Amino acid sequence: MTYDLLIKNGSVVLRDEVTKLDLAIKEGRIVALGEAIDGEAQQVIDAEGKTVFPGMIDIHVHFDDPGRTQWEGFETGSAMLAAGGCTAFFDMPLNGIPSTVTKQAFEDKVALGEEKSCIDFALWGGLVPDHLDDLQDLFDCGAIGFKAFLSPSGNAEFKSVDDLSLLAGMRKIAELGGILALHSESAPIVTFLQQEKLNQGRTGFDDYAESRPPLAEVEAVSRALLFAELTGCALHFVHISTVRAVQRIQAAKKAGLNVTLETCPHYLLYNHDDFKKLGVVGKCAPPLRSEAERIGLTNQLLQGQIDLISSDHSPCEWKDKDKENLFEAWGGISGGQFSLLSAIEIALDHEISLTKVAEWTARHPAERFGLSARKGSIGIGKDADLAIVDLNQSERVTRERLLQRNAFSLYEGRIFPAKVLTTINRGTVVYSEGKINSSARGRWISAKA
Ligand SMILES: NC(=O)NC(NC(N)=O)C(=O)[O-]
Ligand SMILES: [Zn+2]
Ligand SMILES: [Zn+2]
Repeated sequence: MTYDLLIKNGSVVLRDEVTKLDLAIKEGRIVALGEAIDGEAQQVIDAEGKTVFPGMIDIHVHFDDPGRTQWEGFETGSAMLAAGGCTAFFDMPLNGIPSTVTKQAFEDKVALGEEKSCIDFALWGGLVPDHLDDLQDLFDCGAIGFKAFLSPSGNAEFKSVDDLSLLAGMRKIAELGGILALHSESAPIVTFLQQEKLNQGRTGFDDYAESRPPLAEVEAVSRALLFAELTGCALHFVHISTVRAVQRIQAAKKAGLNVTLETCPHYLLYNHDDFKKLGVVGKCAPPLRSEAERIGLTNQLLQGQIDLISSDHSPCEWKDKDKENLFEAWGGISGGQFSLLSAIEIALDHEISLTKVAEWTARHPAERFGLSARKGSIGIGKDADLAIVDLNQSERVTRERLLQRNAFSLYEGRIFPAKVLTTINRGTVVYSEGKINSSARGRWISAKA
């Protein structure tokens, strides 16, 4: 047989082991996996000494397209992810204009993504108070899940849910058999503490962090879990940042609730002191936490209590970040290019198997969102979505290396202990040696497919 692509001699990250194998690819799929594959191929990549991961599926990014492409957009956003070893992403329903809360907005966004994204993608639909009647349509369109905010989103166009609309939304999503992703910080706690700080004229780094304490996350998570028990709605908690919230979610899972959680690299690699040192590039919600919390969360990840890692890449222009008053600066980390490298750094630091990296970044995301027949792992018949990584080279993050629209990042200056060399989406080389293949096009992934 003549293959389209043959990847030889790489250390391949499988489900339970990392082993030296050749990979043969035809028509976008892996068709053979073995110790020495013979045969013609249109293209051969020698991956001797390199590690082949399943491409990361980043289930949480904000690409702001259409409407705020000065912040990001599908083109730069997907290129940035591809440079980081991602082969698929799920775009959040807010920060673009309009928000993805209607059938029309959803369909328009699918068309834009197919035109501009260089890797595969799925779309979240929004659960907001004035669009409860659109949930059915969004589900029918193929939304990968729904997203709601329990506290103000920082974006006037995307309203947070009050308890009544949350319950009604959960009831409907349970009936549809969908998944609801929640930004879980308590609106009353955050609003109350923020007002206290503003009344005192206190707007610095400590003040911002103190206005969103761990308890705000714990309260919101606890309430949502009780609502899920009441309604039977499946939940996914995004960007969880505290040990106590992980414990509550795990307890609910043990009790039989259909619930998962993610954390993000910034909560695992940075703390509140880094926020003060590095400045407003580290502003996010929930905020970067204490060192004790960071260590605790990392231990929970290593113990298998955190299902997956996402970037929560939420960019903006520098002028939106550049504020003296920390409450006025845009909340969001621009770091989507470095999630896979962050996960690799954590695995190497703690001397655990690289199979764990693949579990956090690819297999669990695919399993949770029903994509594992085609994506999330390396095996015969699967889409050839791959990241070839060199563990013998480091990656120093400089502005010139950033492919996102606005070149500033919390990760600037960091040295990762590995480097992404090549990213392959359904058999097509999308990124190699610092360059994007500008003719590569991703496909929209419908939840219904
Ligand atoms: N409007 C946002 O994009 N917010 C995001 N901002 C963060 N995390 O700081 C988020 O995911 O909540
Ligand atoms: Zn959020
Ligand atoms: Zn987000």
